[in-house]
Amino acid sequence: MGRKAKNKQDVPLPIEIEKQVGKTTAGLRNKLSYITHKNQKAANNKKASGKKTNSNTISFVKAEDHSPAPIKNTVKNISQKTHNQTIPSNKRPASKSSITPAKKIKSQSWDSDENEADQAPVAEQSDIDQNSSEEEDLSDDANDDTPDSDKEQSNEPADPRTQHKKMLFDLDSESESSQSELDDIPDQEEHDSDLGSDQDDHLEDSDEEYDSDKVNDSFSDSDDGDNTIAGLERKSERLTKLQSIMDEEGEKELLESKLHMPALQETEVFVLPEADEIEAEESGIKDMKSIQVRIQEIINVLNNFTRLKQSDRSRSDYISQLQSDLQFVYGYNEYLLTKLMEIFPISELVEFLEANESPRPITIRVNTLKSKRKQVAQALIKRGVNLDVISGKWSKVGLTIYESPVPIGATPEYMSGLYMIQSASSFLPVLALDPQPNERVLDMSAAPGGKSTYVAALMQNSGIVFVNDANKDRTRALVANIHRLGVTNTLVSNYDGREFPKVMGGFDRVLLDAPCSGTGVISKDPSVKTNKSEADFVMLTQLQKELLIAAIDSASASKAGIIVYSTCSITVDEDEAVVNYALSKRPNVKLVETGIDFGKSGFTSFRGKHFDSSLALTKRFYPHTNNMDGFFVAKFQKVSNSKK
Ligand SMILES: C[S@@+](CC[C@H](N)C(=O)[O-])C[C@H]1O[C@@H](n2cnc3c(N)ncnc32)[C@H](O)[C@@H]1O
Repeated sequence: MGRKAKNKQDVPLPIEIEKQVGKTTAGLRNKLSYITHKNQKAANNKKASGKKTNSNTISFVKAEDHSPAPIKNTVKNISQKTHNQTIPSNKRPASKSSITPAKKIKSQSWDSDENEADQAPVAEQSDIDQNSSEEEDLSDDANDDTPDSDKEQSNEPADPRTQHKKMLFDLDSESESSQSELDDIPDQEEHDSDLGSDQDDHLEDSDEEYDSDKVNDSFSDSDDGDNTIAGLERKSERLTKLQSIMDEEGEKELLESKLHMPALQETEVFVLPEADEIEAEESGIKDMKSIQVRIQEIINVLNNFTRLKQSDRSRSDYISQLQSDLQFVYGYNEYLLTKLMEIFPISELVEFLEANESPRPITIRVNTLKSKRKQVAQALIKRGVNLDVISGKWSKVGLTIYESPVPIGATPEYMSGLYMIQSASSFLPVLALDPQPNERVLDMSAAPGGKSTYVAALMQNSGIVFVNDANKDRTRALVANIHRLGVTNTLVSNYDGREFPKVMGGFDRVLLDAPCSGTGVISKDPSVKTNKSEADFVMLTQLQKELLIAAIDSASASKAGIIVYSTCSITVDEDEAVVNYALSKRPNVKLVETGIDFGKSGFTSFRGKHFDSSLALTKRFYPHTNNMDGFFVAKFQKVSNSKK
């Protein structure tokens, strides 16, 4: 697993944070079990003397009444969360926490208010009725869904990177399971009851972890003498009081430990494992948690390379170990992980991988052909749905669904076409396309129709939208959605998009939401991690290039036609490289601004390849920065008919 040597290290690793938290609370936990143990002993003594006792019952019911989160439970949950970080997606529940490089954890974790916006309050009925700013968000804005950068300070959606710190330290949220944890204690005590005085000694020693005169006051040995029901009740009350004191102290200490992480601490420096150690590891059972710790250690070394590297090791030694560990922890094949490592700096890569382990928020698009956002929101809230307007204010028709007691794809509102379940990032190509009423628009690969029906809505069912898809089966879903949403300005076709220019042309706007590898939607389809080979990428990128050329050729030059190319993939091969290819093959188009004022600019160079500088106008969206599916959007305008 890598040996350790003593050294100075200035960056606390998450594992050390866990240790600190654990240390802070260990004494409290021991104290609690010591008290329970004593209480149990008293009850047993009573039992042995033939008198009825209900000390445990009284004591635990009281604890529930006062509802403090038991420290034992808190500790357990912190370590579970940390452990969850180490379990691959297929073996664990969706995790919101992240393996974040030590530096990031340090800078993000101590500022407790930082991500309040991310924990957006869920809209209640009263919010919509009474809150004026909410009123504005849910106002009659149906057809005005273009981003308005002048009005907004920032349209940037919530950054999920700020969310994990709350997960690491939000102890309050753990209180739910407090009673079940309390219920466990008597059993444990029974098992422990054969422990003799050594155990007591150990527990007494552990008191040194915290100073509690109050504890001694409450639990002097003389307490054991009064084992009448009234006496036990009094004791139980004191236990409850004690527990809340410990909670308070624990929380205070936790807070202090968060705020006063030492800048420099004596820790052990990481040493890369030797080849024989790796061999032994490969042939045995790998320990997920140790490998996750090693990932963090390597990232830490890479971030402080000159100071922390071993003299006989190169950067590539660390990187290749890191790659192998990331593949193991997150379950990607080598080919895809290599591709991703080329896109992101190491720390950001881990954020991206971690974001793929949890789902993005469910979002719906209100169908403005039939309703308004405010009405749909109110109807769903009446059904008990917790929702809010899409964060970032860049959409006026989107709602985020936090919780729903009913399947969101089976409500009467859904059935009657008032909304479409649609990922937030899939709104973006349509916003970039910016279709206008009475235009002639082509959606070249349209099924199942999320974007086509949005296009139709923005055109208010006027003009005509040719909705095409090469896959006949998928056009059935497309047709069903068109009917459900009350779209009446579409014509469905079933061509290979590459043939479309031979069928017809002269479109005002063409949308090519291309078939792709899906590397932006891994949280929805984790099979992408392993089922894409180099051959798939070669085949896909060829198809994408041909489709984009056909899309460009289908647009009208005389009307300065617009072409939007989008994918739900973040690989440069499928995005910038395809766009750059089209620019080189079709000088009659130029890239223009997408009109979306968040997301990252596309690459203008990548691994030694230089793209046209206008690629900076394209946009990339990532799950870890935008809390939406990964997406790429490029917007072209046709400037002449000449293909040369
Ligand atoms: C990313 S999906 C489109 C999603 C759709 N735009 C939406 O928003 O619901 C890509 C689509 O491309 C279609 N497709 C694949 N090859 C095609 C081709 N040669 N011509 C046209 N469509 C194709 C697939 O059947 C698939 O439905």
